[in-house]
Amino acid sequence: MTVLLGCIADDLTGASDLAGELVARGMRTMQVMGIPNEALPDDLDAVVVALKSRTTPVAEAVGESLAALRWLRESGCERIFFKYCSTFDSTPQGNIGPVLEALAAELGADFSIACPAFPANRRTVYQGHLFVGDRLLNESGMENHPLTPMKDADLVRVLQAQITGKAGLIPLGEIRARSVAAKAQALIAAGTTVAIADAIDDGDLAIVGAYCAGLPLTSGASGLGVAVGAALMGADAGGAPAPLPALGGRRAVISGSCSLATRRQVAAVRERMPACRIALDEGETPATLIARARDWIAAQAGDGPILIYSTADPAEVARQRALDPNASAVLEEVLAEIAAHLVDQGARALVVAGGETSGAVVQRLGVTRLRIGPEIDPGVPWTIGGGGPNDRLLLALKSGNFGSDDFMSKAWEMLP
Ligand SMILES: Nc1ncnc2c1ncn2[C@@H]1O[C@H](COP(=O)(O)OP(=O)(O)O)[C@@H](O)[C@H]1O
Ligand SMILES: O=C(O)[C@@H](O)C(=O)COP(=O)(O)O
Repeated sequence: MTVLLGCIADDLTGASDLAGELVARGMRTMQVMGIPNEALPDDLDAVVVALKSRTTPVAEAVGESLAALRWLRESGCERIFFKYCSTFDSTPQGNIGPVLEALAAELGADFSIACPAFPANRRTVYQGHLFVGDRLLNESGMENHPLTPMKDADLVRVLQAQITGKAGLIPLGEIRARSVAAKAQALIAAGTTVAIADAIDDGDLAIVGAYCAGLPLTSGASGLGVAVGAALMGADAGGAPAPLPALGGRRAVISGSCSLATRRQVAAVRERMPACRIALDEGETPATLIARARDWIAAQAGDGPILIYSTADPAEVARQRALDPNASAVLEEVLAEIAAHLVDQGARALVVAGGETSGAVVQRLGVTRLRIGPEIDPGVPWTIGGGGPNDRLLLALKSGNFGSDDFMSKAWEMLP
């Protein structure tokens, strides 16, 4: 079997973002959680392996990514795309740089392109600097991220600090002059191993993607992933989003993202949807929080949707982390446990906000693969979760900073 594009995503919402974008452009794509036990269908154009490796220790992230790479190659994938966040979420230790270098070494790839631009969500790269809308990355709210605060928008500098090789830049002028290959050759001659590519619109990404389609390894956000996919597919794209089944049951939003877009979305529904706030206040333990949430859920009449959230502003996040330095990991586990309880009680459709939060929830639910349905907003499809004990769940796994302000009510309007 030959699969055109094998993708490794460093978090779950990033994986469904990429898978959704590939499907929206006609590529027959399946998303799997880690390395699956079962064989793949033989009619796929792309496979996306979702890991939870964005913030794990470097050695763990590298090991899991290499295992995913080996499985993708055994499964017949010809080109590899490493998907990370369009806001380049990482720490000075990684994990983007070390994972990229490990994948490159395994593939024998001496040079690769890295570009987190995703114009549909207003992530653009110019002179190697990442913008979120009209703000530089380090003034976009991402400087306050609980796990990966991004305090520098200069991606060549950020990447250089994470790799042992040499980072370089393919500036916009070279891309628009269609001299990507020549510039890449010059960079390679100067010892560059990874080049950040500028890109402001999808046309720029298409030019970069056409070049990358000839390389064993490329990395970036879903904008470039789709561009590489399109270059590999040519005109053959004939896939379509999976239709959503009518599953009934309770509907719930679980929100653990503290990103600006999610905070706006939670604020928009908090007064209109029954809402339960989860906070690690003094004296609270995971057990007390879960017990209170269960009681609250039991008291809610009808099928919802209901909202359960730990989403908070930076001051509140800092307060909870002062009480418990492990607050973020604890809250992921608490929300995952509440999600499992909801499903036990008959919930069949969940919107989950936050990449790490989604990873924790999906792991806890035992979902092993996702079929990709229609897109709610750019980068956020409805999906049909399967495998494990909870076969057939509707899941919308929302990246923290994606989605319009009315996302949390709009998502439900798409369900049959
Ligand atoms: N009130 C809070 N205080 C501290 N950490 C929190 C709080 N609420 C959520 N978190 C943590 O913040 C992190 C948010 O990351 P994530 O779920 O990936 O969201 P995003 O997609 O916005 O990055 C998670 O680890 C989550 O548990
Ligand atoms: O590329 C993106 O921005 C997303 O796909 C993504 O990876 C976001 O991650 P979270 O904000 O942690 O959900």
